[in-house]
Amino acid sequence: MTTIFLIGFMGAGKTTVGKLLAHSTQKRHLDLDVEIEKKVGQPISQIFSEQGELSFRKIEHESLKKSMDQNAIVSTGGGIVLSASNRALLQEFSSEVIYLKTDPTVFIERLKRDTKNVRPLVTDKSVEEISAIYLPREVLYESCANFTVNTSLYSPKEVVREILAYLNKKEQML
Ligand SMILES: Nc1ncnc2c1ncn2[C@@H]1O[C@H](COP(=O)(O)OP(=O)(O)O)[C@@H](O)[C@H]1O
Ligand SMILES: O=C(O)C1=C[C@@H](OP(=O)(O)O)[C@@H](O)[C@H](O)C1
Ligand SMILES: [Mg+2]
Repeated sequence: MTTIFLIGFMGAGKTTVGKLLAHSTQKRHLDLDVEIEKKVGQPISQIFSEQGELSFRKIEHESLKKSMDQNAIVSTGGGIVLSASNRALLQEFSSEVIYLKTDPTVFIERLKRDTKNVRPLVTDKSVEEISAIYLPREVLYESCANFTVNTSLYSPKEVVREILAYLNKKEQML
């Protein structure tokens, strides 16, 4: 039973790739943002504006804990690595942590176009401000990951293909 976690910055494609990967592996797909919205009964943007980021992070931590033993494909939110206890959960549990690495110019462009999903941390922010959120996170994504795919030049399907190749190779080595 392996739970596969997708980590990476906003716009890396964790939600999109998670759905496709779940389909290919016939595993259940869990998106922590969706789980949080269901639990609270409010969209992420409203949780941030009414309860604040700290409250969101606490619910996010509980949702991560709940997802650990689900044998699922888990799309995390980009801020999951900020908490040391979340990083410990990701690293200690026998799971795969896959980092969808994306160049800032690419995720900034994707975020600009993705008007359907309101991400409170990037709304109305300049390129410099978004980069300042990303930079300290980069090392945290890298420290948690078992495998990294640079998604900048790949379509979501190609990212899934890379992940499946990695998982198959690993299985053959066991
Ligand atoms: N590999 C990709 N190439 C081009 N666009 C992508 C890719 N992955 C995701 N996108 C697009 O970028 C936006 C953000 O994707 P999403 O899956 O929500 O990212 P995340 O969950 O990491 O924030 C969406 O509009 C999605 O269609
Ligand atoms: O990076 C972050 O701090 C966040 C990322 C979002 O998820 P995505 O990475 O799926 O956009 C969502 O959890 C929230 O807006 C905060
Ligand atoms: Mg997402």
